[in-house]
Amino acid sequence: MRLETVSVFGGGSWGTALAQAAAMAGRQVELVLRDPAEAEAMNAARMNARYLPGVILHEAVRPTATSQAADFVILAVPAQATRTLLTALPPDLFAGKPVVLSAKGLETGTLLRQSEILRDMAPEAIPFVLSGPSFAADVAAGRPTAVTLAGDDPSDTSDLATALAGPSFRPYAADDRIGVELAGALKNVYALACGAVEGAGLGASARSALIARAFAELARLVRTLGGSTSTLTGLAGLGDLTLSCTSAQSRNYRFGMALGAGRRPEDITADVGLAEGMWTAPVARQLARDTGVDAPLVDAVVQVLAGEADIATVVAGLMSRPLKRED
Ligand SMILES: NC(=O)C1=CN([C@@H]2O[C@H](COP(=O)(O)OP(=O)(O)OC[C@H]3O[C@@H](n4cnc5c(N)ncnc54)[C@H](O)[C@@H]3O)[C@@H](O)[C@H]2O)C=CC1
Ligand SMILES: O=C(CO)COP(=O)(O)O
Repeated sequence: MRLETVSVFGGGSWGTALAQAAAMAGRQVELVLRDPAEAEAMNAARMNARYLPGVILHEAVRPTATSQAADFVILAVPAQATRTLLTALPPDLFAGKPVVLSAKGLETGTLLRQSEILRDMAPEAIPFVLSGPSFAADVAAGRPTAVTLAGDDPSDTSDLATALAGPSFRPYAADDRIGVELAGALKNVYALACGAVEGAGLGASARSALIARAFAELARLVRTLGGSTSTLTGLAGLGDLTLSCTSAQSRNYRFGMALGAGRRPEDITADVGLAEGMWTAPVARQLARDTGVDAPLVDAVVQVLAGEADIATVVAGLMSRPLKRED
């Protein structure tokens, strides 16, 4: 498999960070933005001033609005925008090529994972999913980061991991695409919940209890929806759950903090930016209901986001559930 050149779609924080990582790994990178003026400005400034201020673009990163064919592709737009992006691109850009899906979210309406959207829109692409504890600012600044890269063919996945690995970016190859995608999407919902616990001043003990019960709920969902629970002890599971559920660097966590402090969701987005958990929570609730999985934490987040209950009410509800064995 030739893996010298890569097109990264999405000129936000994660697309830019992954473009930097690929360049540091020795790849020639085009960073594809939808707006030609923004691509030109980024090229001139050699910086993504809006999403990653202060990070000088690597010389191997070329911002552009017109994509050339590359050896492989990385998609890094928000989860709800992946289908729109793929609709606008010619399918031959992807045919027979590795496509790395890096958004962490489930699609509203269809309930689909990112690689299922790709299968719908570009069935001849070869899907890989990348997830794990990795803030864009850390990756772009070259701070040590490790992620999971899952694909169906072990040898191709190892080759792709090698093509993306640099001195500070370490992808571990894996094969459980379903588990990796679900863990990445759902941790955003649990990060909202943990942020809300902090915002409401409920204490560090409550937050740790929540992380542990979130992990158990995640395991039930992953097991039922076809993933492997062993994935959850890895970077995409435990790694990302603990990062996003404890750090105010996470937008989902910050969104939750504001919710916990009593602000309304519609007022928070302007300050925090993208919080994928907001979109994924209702999808996860539907998936849990459809498959008969008990998911009280996902339910609680949906209720708070929808304004159906305040934090105090959902916490009282969770605390008064019948006592049970811890499994
Ligand atoms: N920022 C981070 O630290 C990380 C983000 N991610 C994931 O990456 C995905 C993208 O997030 P960010 O880059 O952080 O968001 P962002 O808000 O920083 O940037 C989103 C970018 O997508 C572009 N975009 C939106 N709709 C588009 C469309 N239809 N066509 C082309 N471009 C479009 C926007 O113009 C913007 O440049 C999310 O699913 C997020 O969970 C994953 C790991 C780390
Ligand atoms: O996925 C991330 C870290 O692994 C980024 O988290 P946020 O989207 O909550 O900022």
